[in-house]
Amino acid sequence: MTTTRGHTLVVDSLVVRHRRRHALDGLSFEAGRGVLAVLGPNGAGKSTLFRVLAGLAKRTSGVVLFDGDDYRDRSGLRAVRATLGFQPQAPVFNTGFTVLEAVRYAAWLKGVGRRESAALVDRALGATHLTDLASRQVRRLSGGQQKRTAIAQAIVHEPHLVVLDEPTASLDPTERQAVLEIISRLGRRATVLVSTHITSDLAAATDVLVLDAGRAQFSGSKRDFRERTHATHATDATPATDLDVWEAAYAAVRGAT
Ligand SMILES: Nc1ncnc2c1ncn2[C@@H]1O[C@H](COP(=O)(O)OP(=O)(O)OP(=O)(O)O)[C@@H](O)[C@H]1O
Repeated sequence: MTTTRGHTLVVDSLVVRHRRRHALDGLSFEAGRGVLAVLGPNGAGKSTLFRVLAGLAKRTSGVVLFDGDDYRDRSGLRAVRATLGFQPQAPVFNTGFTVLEAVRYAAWLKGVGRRESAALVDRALGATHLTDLASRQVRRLSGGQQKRTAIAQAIVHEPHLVVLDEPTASLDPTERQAVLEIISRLGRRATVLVSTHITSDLAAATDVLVLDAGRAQFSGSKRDFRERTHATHATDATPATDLDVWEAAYAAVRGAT
């Protein structure tokens, strides 16, 4: 679906088993430059997928490639790690740090040299609208500002693969909108995966993956996802908002299996 857009992620027949339980059960999809919204209920396997992509969780079987680098090879994994940005579901901060120190520290962890660090940190703070808060301690920030700090940490080394686990969870509508705009802009230069329970987050997406019980119920462009509503809306005379359409598509996709 997206292989022509560069920075290609290929996931093929991915299985992650915890004892007898399958967190991922033969998952296959592709993603390229843009924003892939990974939608699914609690326990669908979103965090497990993201932890595999971040190199933090073990695959039981299956293939993961990013720009041809294979996660099964030590050198492949090393290459992906260098160009990967990950925001975990519950980011861990040294809350005594200022925002500037937190982002600078993330750059250092990613091996960014002292010479480039200042410019990259400035750019990450700008991209996440944190420049004015740079000297504020992380512990004094709102939830939304902390989420943006975590995103700034994830993108400071300008990764080509960006994995954001529920970046909009528990944000108020204004902060949610701000984070969606940041994500949308990131998708112009990187392959960005964003997990969510909320269909309104599709505003920032170019592509959609619907997960349930560790399998893909839908994988394709947002336009193709919208097409899934046609049957549902044949009897619906009132024009639907984007959100209505996405909700209907999600219901149609989930009812289809
Ligand atoms: N370390 C683990 N040990 C045992 N089972 C696990 C482990 N991690 C995940 N699971 C199970 O795998 C399944 C997928 O979990 P996962 O956290 O990936 O789902 P999720 O879609 O991210 O859910 P949520 O939206 O609640 O974060 C669940 O049934 C979960 O209980």
